[in-house]
Amino acid sequence: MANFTRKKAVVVLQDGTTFWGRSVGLEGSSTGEICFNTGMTGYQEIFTDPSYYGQLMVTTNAHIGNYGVKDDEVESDSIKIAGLICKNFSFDHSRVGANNSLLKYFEENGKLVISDVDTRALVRHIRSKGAMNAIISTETDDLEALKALLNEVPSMEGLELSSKVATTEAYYFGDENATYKLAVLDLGVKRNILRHFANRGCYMKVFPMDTSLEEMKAWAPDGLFISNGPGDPAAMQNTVSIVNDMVNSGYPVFGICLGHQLIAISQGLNTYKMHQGHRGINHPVLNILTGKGEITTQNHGFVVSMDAVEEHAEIELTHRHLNDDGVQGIRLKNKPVSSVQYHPEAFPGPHDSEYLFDQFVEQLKQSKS
Ligand SMILES: NC(=O)CC[C@H](N)C(=O)O
Repeated sequence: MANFTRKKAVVVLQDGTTFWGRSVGLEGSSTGEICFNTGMTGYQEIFTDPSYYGQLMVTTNAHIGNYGVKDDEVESDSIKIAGLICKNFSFDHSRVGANNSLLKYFEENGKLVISDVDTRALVRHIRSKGAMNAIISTETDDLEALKALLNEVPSMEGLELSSKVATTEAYYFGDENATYKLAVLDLGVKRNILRHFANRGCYMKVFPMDTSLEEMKAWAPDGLFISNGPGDPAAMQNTVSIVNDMVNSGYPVFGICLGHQLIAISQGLNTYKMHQGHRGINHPVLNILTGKGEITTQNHGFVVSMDAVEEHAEIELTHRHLNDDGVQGIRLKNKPVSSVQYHPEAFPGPHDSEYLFDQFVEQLKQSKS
């Protein structure tokens, strides 16, 4: 479909900067924190990742939609981003196995897309100015009205968002005759994390985020997992107290991303909002314990502060980011507890870090025997 048949659309940033594009699909306006993902592939997995709830996503890949969507390549049951901003949106797709077009997928999910935006300039702008809120609109070019709406949007800092995406009822995942039982505290879990554990002999019960350790123990698990999720970990004091109980339970505990941040906070460490988050599939991380590098998938806007980690008597730094030296993994010195900031489950992304699932399942094996 040629551009001239599509309506004008606009991105207005909190600092007043505007970028123009074209409407794709549904009409409307949407707000959120603007962020960008540099991955060259895996758009469906990114759009359905619950950790992106409340964020407007700018994709830097040149083409979005060209391979359609496929039912089983989801990280949750729906699109979780607040809206998509891209350069070239493909109205046609070509792929054996695709069940749907990306256009229809966004329409069915009631989410906005705008294309033909100068995403290189937009990304350079938000990269240098830092994370901020934005509004996208395909229905009005009244910038003052859009700015007024934008002013009502709360900052990501201080927002608890897991309750918007986490399950409210416990459910099971995997084969009930599997070797290990793993209790998952759901803060917005990506499905590929559950798939990785299921492939390694784990049967999981995924618990709502307000579940106490006692309730998890009543299911007689062999270990505990704390999931990824959206929002600011510092705004989750109730969850921190559950996580603290989990850390002190004696069970093997593993946490990914938000789960990692909450384990850190439960041990008295701090998190802070990054100038610009890490979102992509080529982030280099050093495993300090082995000296090996790994290329990782990342999606985080908050990070654990390094100073306190280095001074902490009980915590050992296990992974660090090779671009900005940030904390990427920790373990407790005297407890079977470890966590990483990045996404070893990938989807999308490289498989370098899958060994972390093997290591945790080995811990489950040891604690069971
Ligand atoms: N993927 C995640 O779990 C993200 C954690 C947290 N919401 C952050 O942005 O840092």
